[in-house]
Amino acid sequence: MTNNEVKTIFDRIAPVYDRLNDWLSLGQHRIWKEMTVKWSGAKPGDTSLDLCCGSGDLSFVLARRVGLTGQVFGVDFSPQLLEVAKSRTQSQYPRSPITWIEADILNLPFDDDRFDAATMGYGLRNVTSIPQSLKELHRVLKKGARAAILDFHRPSNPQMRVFQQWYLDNLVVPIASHMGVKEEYAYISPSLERFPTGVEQVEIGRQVGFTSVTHYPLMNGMMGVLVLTKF
Ligand SMILES: C/C(=C\Cc1cc(O)c2ccccc2c1O)CCC[C@H](C)CCC[C@H](C)CCCC(C)C
Ligand SMILES: C[S@@+](CC[C@H](N)C(=O)[O-])C[C@H]1O[C@@H](n2cnc3c(N)ncnc32)[C@H](O)[C@@H]1O
Repeated sequence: MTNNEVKTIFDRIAPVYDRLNDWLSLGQHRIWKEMTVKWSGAKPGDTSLDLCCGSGDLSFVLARRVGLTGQVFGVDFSPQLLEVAKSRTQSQYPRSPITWIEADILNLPFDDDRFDAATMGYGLRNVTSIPQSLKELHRVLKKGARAAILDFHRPSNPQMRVFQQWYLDNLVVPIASHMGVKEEYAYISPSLERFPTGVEQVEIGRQVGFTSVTHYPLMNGMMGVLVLTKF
């Protein structure tokens, strides 16, 4: 997949993205996102970063955490999903401290050592270079700062694996098909097949310079959060 093909997928699904995530995860993705922000260590007054922010779910949770004395930068390369995020900001009160930036996370438009905390939700599996995305993340974090990265994961338990594949093939793709975005949702399964396991993600994190790296399985290993600290 090229960057442009990935961007096209997310631009196309933008109008139905939030609704489908709520339906297909039975609302559970909101809990996984809350946990991710907690694990990022973001606190009041922090300058925080949400990579591959899409329609902004994690950015809004970060904004609540850092409060009005903090700042959130949501970065994504899909103009259509960023439009959804911006439209959601308008309904926030008090005003969210969020700046939306259209950019490629493989080449972040920020100086070194800028952020106190960072998140990424369902972005790592979609980037064209995982090492480059983590290198950029490492570069822009301050020393001592933490990042938490949420994504799908292939469970090691064979029964959970069969259940996950069944769920994707028999619920996710048919419901997405009903909404006119079958091909886009059919892409989740092969992208997950190629995605490094938690153990492999930890190794890549170490290779790019993070000293403390742990992968936490969620939902019996069907999802996972990679937590990385820069020292
Ligand atoms: C918020 C979620 C996924 C975001 C997401 C990520 C992608 O890479 C995509 C690629 C292409 C199209 C869409 C997406 C996309 O939406 C996670 C929740 C949504 C999932 C589709 C639900 C998957 C659920 C688990 C496999 C099983 C959970 C079972 C439980 C009983 C709820
Ligand atoms: C599945 S969505 C996740 C959106 C949001 N974080 C969430 O959890 O709902 C993946 C996002 O990654 C973005 N993305 C993928 N590769 C990117 C890149 N190289 N630079 C910026 N955004 C990218 C896509 O545009 C899309 O919005």
